[in-house]
Amino acid sequence: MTAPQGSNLLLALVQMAVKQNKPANLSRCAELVGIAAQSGAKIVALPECFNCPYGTKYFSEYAEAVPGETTEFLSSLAKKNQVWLVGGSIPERDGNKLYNTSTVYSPTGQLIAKHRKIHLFDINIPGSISFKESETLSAGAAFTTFDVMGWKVGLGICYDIRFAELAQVYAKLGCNLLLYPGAFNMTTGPAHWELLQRARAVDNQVYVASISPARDVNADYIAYGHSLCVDPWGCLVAEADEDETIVYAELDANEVKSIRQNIPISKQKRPDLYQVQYKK
Ligand SMILES: O=C(O)CCC(=O)C(=O)O
Repeated sequence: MTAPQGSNLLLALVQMAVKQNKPANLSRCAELVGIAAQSGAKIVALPECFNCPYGTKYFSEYAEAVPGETTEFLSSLAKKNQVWLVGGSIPERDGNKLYNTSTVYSPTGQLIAKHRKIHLFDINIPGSISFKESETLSAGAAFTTFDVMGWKVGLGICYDIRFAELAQVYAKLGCNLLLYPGAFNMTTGPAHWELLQRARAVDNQVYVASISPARDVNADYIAYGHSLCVDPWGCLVAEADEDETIVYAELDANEVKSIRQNIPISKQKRPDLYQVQYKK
């Protein structure tokens, strides 16, 4: 897809096709990030598990330390292309624990944020899908925000989006953009993927974007695709279909400001009756 010009902040969502081959994933990633940067994107975001097929049986085999091979690769890719790079996620090994971890780089290649998925994806929908990340992964325990060209970004990974409180904490911390690398599936994707993003966007008056791998119908876990970006009014600004592609979203800081002014819900909350608290 061609990038729109004249953006306030141009965000690229790289919906790459992830294979069972780490070197091939890294080299495809380098090509796609190069295309996004050439198209004018200032911030480029990759999918959940971009170097590894999504599935508990793959996490240990593909896991790496941070810093490690993949994160060094991401750092040099950010620098080479002069972009802010949100490195989707990778399985991270730390001692005898594994995490689902996202790292973020500045255009100088500096690591500026690291998020370990806080809410592990353990679900069982009889006859449809059962998944238990906690069989192999441990949960993170920290919020993750970073600054990009006047924007404050809150980071979550996939299932993290189902927890309204996390987005509310990020809004309280001053975020105006939330990013969720994610890989919903063919059951929960059509039902909830867009709905959750629009809900988080309208409730918190922020931009929300999610980045999925492309759909591979032969994979053990079939990702829904449909990477998308929603504005604070709840409208779709960009949406991919299921194939490998890059979609672009122009983020307008004035849009956030005016919606917050026009419907000032953050000032109209009733802390005398309820409050979202964060503990760390
Ligand atoms: O919440 C969902 O339906 C999907 C979550 C997921 O796939 C994940 O957390 O990786």
